[in-house]
Amino acid sequence: MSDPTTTTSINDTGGSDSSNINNQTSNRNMNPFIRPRILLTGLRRSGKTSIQRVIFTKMQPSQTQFLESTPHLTLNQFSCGSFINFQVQELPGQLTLFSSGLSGGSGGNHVQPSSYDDDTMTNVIGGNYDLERLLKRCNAVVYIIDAQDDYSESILRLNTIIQKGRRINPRIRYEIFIHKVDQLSEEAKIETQRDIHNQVRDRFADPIGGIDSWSPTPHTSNSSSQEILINFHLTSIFDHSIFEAFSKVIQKLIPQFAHLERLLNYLLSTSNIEQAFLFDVQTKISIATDSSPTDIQMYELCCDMIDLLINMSEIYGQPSENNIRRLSDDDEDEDEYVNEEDENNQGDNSEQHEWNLVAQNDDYNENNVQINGSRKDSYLNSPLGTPPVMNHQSSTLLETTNEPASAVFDSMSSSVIKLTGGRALYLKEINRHLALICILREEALTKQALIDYNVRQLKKSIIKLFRLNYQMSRSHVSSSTMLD
Ligand SMILES: Nc1nc2c(ncn2[C@@H]2O[C@H](COP(=O)(O)OP(=O)(O)OP(=O)(O)O)[C@@H](O)[C@H]2O)c(=O)[nH]1
Repeated sequence: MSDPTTTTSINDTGGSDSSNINNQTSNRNMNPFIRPRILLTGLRRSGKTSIQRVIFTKMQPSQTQFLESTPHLTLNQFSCGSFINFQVQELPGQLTLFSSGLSGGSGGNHVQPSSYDDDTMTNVIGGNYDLERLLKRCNAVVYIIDAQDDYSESILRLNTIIQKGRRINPRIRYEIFIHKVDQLSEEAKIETQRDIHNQVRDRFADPIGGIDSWSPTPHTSNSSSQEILINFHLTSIFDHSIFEAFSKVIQKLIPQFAHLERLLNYLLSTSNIEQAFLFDVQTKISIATDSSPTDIQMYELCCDMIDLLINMSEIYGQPSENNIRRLSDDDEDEDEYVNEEDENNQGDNSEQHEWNLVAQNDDYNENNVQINGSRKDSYLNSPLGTPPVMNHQSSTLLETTNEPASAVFDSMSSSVIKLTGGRALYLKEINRHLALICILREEALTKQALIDYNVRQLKKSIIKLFRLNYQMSRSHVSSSTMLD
């Protein structure tokens, strides 16, 4: 079990709705119906592909040593909890930053790499990918630094990206994963994090570089002193730290998060619960938590509980036919919920079709990432609106996790585990992708009927929230189509 300090946020400047930014950027970032986009980058062999594989395709961490290097920009589309959609663009480390003037759009074959520090020289990346365009279109940059390697070059590259990004798209969040810390001692972890933090901060506090002051204070954005939203996380694929760090990244990007957090807070206050997580069962990404600080050890226990439930259900449970919910006949609340959910799931599928279509046109045209016609058709004809895995010959890997978590994860899925030390874990299915896990004192279970009732109400509210969001996104998409 990893130490609670493995994921640490430093200088989380916390969101700045008052940022003085141009309208185009503002609209892009404020629009809740655009699929959030993450640019995942870092030097070669830093662990970018491994992270995606471990989180989204359940690859065993030990298997990642056989992964081949990623030579091209790749685009991966993911869904968490079927409602939360986002894209990850992996920008390979070996794509050196080249001068846009020198490259002449020739793919960067006959040009010299520019200095990372020269801001005017870094628009085009070898392979013809436009860094400016990528930054303009993304909501967060996840930058992977290999903590076991000499990271000075990596920090130079990171600083270049931040420098570029702060001009082009000031609302980007930079999530720095200080990665592969599994081999480091606790002291080395802290020291490495401090060192990297200082090197990034020093770069942006340096007035000679012509950079605005680093602003460590939250909510102090203005046009002259612009804050940069940077978080640092200590991560490894060999423990839960990578899941927790990625959860934090996703939570900041999903528009429903604030509402979900409020709902969970309300559940806590009414049911004598200490902490609550909403997990995407398949990826073990926590898409929402209550507002109390996360206890990483409890987070890990919750992940283990999901695995245990799925494994046990697969051995002893009965797969539900076509994912149709089985209900207790005498539970009207449940019936009502299922009717709502069925409608909602239908809506969700069509949502997938529509949004993926929009995303495909958008990305493949603009970022040199292509997909051939027949694959595109089968993609759209897939019963879930998304394909399991696609490997495109030339440059694209397209994946999704919009499969049901498990054939045995259904409305009957629930579990209570009593821990040593007087605490207990309570799990309840919310929909075929999402599970609510609560941490509570064992005494609170004496009123389990009350908790069950409150959780059912929460479940309904979450379904309603997503349904509302879906309806609004549909009307938004159709009005945009009419405008086009
Ligand atoms: N010890 C340790 N090794 C890791 C971790 N994550 C990834 N690795 C290893 O790092 C190596 C490189 O991982 P990749 O995922 O291929 O790295 P990448 O950044 O995608 O590499 P490129 O595609 O070449 O840019 C592999 O051998 C992984 O097993 C980690 O958390 N800890």
